[in-house]
Amino acid sequence: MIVQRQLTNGLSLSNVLIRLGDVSLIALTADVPPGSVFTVMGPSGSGKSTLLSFIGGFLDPVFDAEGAVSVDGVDLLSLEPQARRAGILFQDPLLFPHMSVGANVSFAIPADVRDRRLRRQIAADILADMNLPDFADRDPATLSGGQKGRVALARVLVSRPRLLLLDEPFSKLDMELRAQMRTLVFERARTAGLPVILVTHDEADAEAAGGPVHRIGMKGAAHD
Ligand SMILES: Nc1ncnc2c1ncn2[C@@H]1O[C@H](COP(=O)(O)OP(=O)(O)OP(=O)(O)O)[C@@H](O)[C@H]1O
Repeated sequence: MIVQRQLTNGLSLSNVLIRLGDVSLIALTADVPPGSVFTVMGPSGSGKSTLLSFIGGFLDPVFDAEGAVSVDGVDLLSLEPQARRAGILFQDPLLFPHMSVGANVSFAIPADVRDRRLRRQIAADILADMNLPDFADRDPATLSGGQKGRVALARVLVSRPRLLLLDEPFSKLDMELRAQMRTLVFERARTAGLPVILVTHDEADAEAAGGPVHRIGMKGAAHD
């Protein structure tokens, strides 16, 4: 088994309020069951990435934030960012340029998997699952945009995340690749039982996600 199914009750966001000065950017209560996608839509600057930073544990102190965030009863906000185990995909795949594709993936495998051969095997298996067999020794710079995106997904999946946070990871891909990548990400999240928060300004992303959509406005007036 490449990626262990996570036994969670999903993600719970309770009375999350994020403000920047007098402006309320996010006001949100939501339950995201395992394997399902909760989409947050809004224009540029409306606070989408800020919400993900808050959940992931790297919110800039310029923001005021309150509320509760838990996965399977674990209070994420009380944990250090690393311990929250939020798998994040950004617009840019952010692969380490000085490492091979295989090393980029195996780097993310938790340290309790000590056997080096097993680590290499896990990386090779997930790359094959991403339709990138025999890519382990490649230099990331030689990959196409879609291939880099799949390496980034492989890296997130082997890290044993509790949840996935997607910050417009499809937006740089052309339409066909975009649809393929969306399907792949949502399908793997479902298989692994991971709750997903997707932020986007693209209606097609929200439609493909299939779950509830929370819309936030330009002026920061959050509403359902
Ligand atoms: N460190 C910061 N200091 C001050 N303001 C900030 C800081 N980071 C973000 N902001 C502001 O907070 C608001 C929300 O930013 P955020 O990046 O969450 O928007 P977004 O909806 O993700 O936008 P985009 O779609 O362009 O990525 C914006 O008005 C932005 O200018």
